[in-house]
Amino acid sequence: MTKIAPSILAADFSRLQDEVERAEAAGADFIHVDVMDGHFVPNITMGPNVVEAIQPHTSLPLDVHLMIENPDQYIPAFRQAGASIISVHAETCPHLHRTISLIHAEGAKSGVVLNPHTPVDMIKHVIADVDLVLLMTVNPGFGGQSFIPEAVEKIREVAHLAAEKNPELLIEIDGGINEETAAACRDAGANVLVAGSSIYKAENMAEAVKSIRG
Ligand SMILES: O=C(CO)[C@H](O)[C@H](O)COP(=O)(O)O
Ligand SMILES: [Co+2]
Repeated sequence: MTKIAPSILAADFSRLQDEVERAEAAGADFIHVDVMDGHFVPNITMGPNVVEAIQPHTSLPLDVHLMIENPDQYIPAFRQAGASIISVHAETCPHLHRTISLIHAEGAKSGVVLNPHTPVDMIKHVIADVDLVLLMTVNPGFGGQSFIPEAVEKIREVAHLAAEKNPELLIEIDGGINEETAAACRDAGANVLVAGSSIYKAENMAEAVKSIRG
């Protein structure tokens, strides 16, 4: 069954405990945490202290999406704060295999993320070593953007590679996911869908989770 990862980027930051509890009660599988540094992406969001603050209020794995330069410097702090899955952008990691090894050495599951224009070839030689591949379907930096349909072809490419090299791979999609775009992603082989606006702004969160899951 497709897993759903609500992004707290779209939550009310003044009530994060409630917002995390609300997502869990609505049937979410992961809590997605968007970390932005104002360098790799043109926005600044949250650090390990926010992960530490929400962790006691949910039993769901915290799926931490690092949109930061030099992620190796911060991976131990995010793990100590309670991250279960730590994903890094391939575009920020000149020594990607070393960074993946560091995530595993810290005891977390590892993910590697690709921007919409970055070819799948870039991760061909690490796909067997990671737990998750995250494909961006918007340019990272902000919630509430429109889905880039060209990225769907990359989901098929990753699913094809995964069948050959890593059948347990989580294939996660992030950006502009709603009921319609979710269906195209699921059909192409995605098995984890991140959704911020369409879940946190929904009138009925449980219904939104259900319809995105399909
Ligand atoms: O990584 C992200 C942005 O860089 C967010 O996870 C993503 O944009 C989710 O928000 P929405 O569902 O509103 O597009
Ligand atoms: Co994200």
